[in-house]
Amino acid sequence: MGLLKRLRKKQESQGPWCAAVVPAAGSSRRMEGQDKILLPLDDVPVLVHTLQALSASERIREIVVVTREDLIVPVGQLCRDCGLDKVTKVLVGGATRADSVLAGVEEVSARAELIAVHDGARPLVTVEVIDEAIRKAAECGAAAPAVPVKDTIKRAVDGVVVETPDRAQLFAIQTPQVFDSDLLLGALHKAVEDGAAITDDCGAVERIGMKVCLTAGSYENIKITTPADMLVAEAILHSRDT
Ligand SMILES: Nc1ccn([C@@H]2O[C@H](COP(=O)(O)OP(=O)(O)OP(=O)(O)O)[C@@H](O)[C@H]2O)c(=O)n1
Ligand SMILES: C[C@](O)(CO)[C@H](O)COP(=O)(O)O
Repeated sequence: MGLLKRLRKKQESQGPWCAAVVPAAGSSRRMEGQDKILLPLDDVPVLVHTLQALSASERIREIVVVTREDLIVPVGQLCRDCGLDKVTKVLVGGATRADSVLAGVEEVSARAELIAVHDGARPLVTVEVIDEAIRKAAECGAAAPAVPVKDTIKRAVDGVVVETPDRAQLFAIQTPQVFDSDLLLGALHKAVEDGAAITDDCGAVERIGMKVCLTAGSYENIKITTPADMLVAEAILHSRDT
């Protein structure tokens, strides 16, 4: 079999063309003055761990990073220095997470069948979690990893509990959140135009009536949000080394 045929067969075996969009343009307000995206985790910046994990998935053909204006140059240099060849663009983000994600989706939507949106602040995701979400999204159009919540969750108003939802029906949703490319582009445009207060990308497609399928997440796929998360992340990394 000729080289071209082998390459095409390999590409077909990897399934639909999936691009990753990595929102990394936040302000790290909950990090007590540290910028979490470039914080060293075992001497490697958080964002580099994230991009290495995404690059390890054969299903992800391309990665677009969306970051703050002041980080465009250093992030681009980091990608080159670390050999992150799947990163094709580093774009400027927006005021909200949805704005930032939309900037990345607009960049790749014309050439990607599926788009995996993964937080730059989730450096410990594994290829297994990534590939299962992509596989499921190829099947149902929208999928995201989740884990059952461990604590009992209360809904409260003005400091008074008003509801205790059934814990069996509660899941902490993670990323990568993976979608049909056209679906996500349209849903995000509408959410941003409507000024919808969505905190994840599933929220954008849910609000237009799309069902989102859950896949297996991992309690190790944490989001770096507060300083304590860095301690947990270091411990998880060291446990993997051993
Ligand atoms: N306008 C924004 C806000 C957030 N993000 C990204 O979305 C991911 C999840 O957001 P979060 O953890 O809330 O990051 P921050 O917004 O930086 O955190 P904080 O809310 O504490 O400021 C992060 O990788 C963050 O960089 C983004 O790209 N653009
Ligand atoms: C997308 C997300 O990671 C799913 O849990 C989460 O909603 C991001 O929230 P943030 O406030 O933007 O960190």
